Amino acid sequence: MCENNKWDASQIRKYDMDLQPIPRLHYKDPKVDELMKTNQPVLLTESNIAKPAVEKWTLEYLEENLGKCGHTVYVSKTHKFKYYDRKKILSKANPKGVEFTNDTKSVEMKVCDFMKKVKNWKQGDDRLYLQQSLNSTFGPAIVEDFMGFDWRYVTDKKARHGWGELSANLLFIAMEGNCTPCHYDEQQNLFAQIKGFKRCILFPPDQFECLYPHPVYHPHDRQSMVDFDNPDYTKFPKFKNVKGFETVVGPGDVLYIPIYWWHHIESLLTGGPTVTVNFWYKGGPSCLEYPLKDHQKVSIMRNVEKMLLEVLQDPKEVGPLLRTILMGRYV
Ligand SMILES: CC1(C)c2ccccc2-c2ccc(C[C@@H](CC(=O)O)C(=O)C(=O)O)cc21
Ligand SMILES: [Zn+2]
Repeated sequence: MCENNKWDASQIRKYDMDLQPIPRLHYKDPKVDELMKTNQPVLLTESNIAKPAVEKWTLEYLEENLGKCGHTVYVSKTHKFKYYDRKKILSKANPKGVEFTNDTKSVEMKVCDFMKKVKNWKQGDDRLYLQQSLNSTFGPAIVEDFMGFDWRYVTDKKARHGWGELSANLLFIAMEGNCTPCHYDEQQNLFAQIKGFKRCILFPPDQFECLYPHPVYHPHDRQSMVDFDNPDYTKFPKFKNVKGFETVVGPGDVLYIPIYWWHHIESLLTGGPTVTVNFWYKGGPSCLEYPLKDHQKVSIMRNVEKMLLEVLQDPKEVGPLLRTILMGRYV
């Protein structure tokens, strides 16, 4: 998997799973549309999607131009940054407000403080991950670079493949070795790598049974319960059969992460901080054509879970009720 020897296998974390390479195609290759049309991942090379950023966004430039306002920085005691939706604590689906542990905190931090901590980081220190939506509160230089993205290309893909509207462009600055554990988003994603290298592991929506997502009412909704660094094959036996795809994205590469596809993304263990800009598009209007697509089944399962939690109120009643429906009748 080593492309143009800009990184080597020693920078990649080792997991025990069957992974095939994600196709790398020139961004103008017509095969790109064949893959996007069927919700298949593809890595686009040589694109100008975020060209001004690839050319100019060094950490110094970003510190200079991201303005003096506070930025959202996530803090973790480990290399893993597992998303945690605080709104789920006291939601209708979790009326008892069952508390959950959360090892990723978020703080407001000035860019200069963030950069200083990144530079002086040593083993044992908390890790940081800056996430910031690219809106106009940035300095004029960033806005100008942003306007220089290849909007014609991404807008053409959005229209051609029936994606919903662009919901966010987020900027991510990670420390080397940071890892975003396996999860899926309900959005189409053009993941533009700006600085540094990230290893991306993707699984199709049909691997749902092997990846054991947290219950929908849990703050870790949409995230796999399996710890890739130390999988519990007793609790998650089907994880042994998981089959995925992987690639390493470098500056100028854009990875299409299809809606509902699981992805685990890690900044290489060495090589310094990484910078990424993503383009999240809402899913388009999906009419129910038969046979249903795998991601549509995931969406249906989510709706069943939400409805049952809403009416049963107690998460502990969901299992017994579903079992009563299934046993001896559907299984
Ligand atoms: C880890 C972090 C900062 C975080 C903390 C708390 C809440 C949300 C998030 C969040 C969401 C998206 C990303 C980018 C990317 C993963 C990657 O590149 O690391 C990804 O998953 C995507 O583009 O869909 C990263 C994060
Ligand atoms: Zn994601």
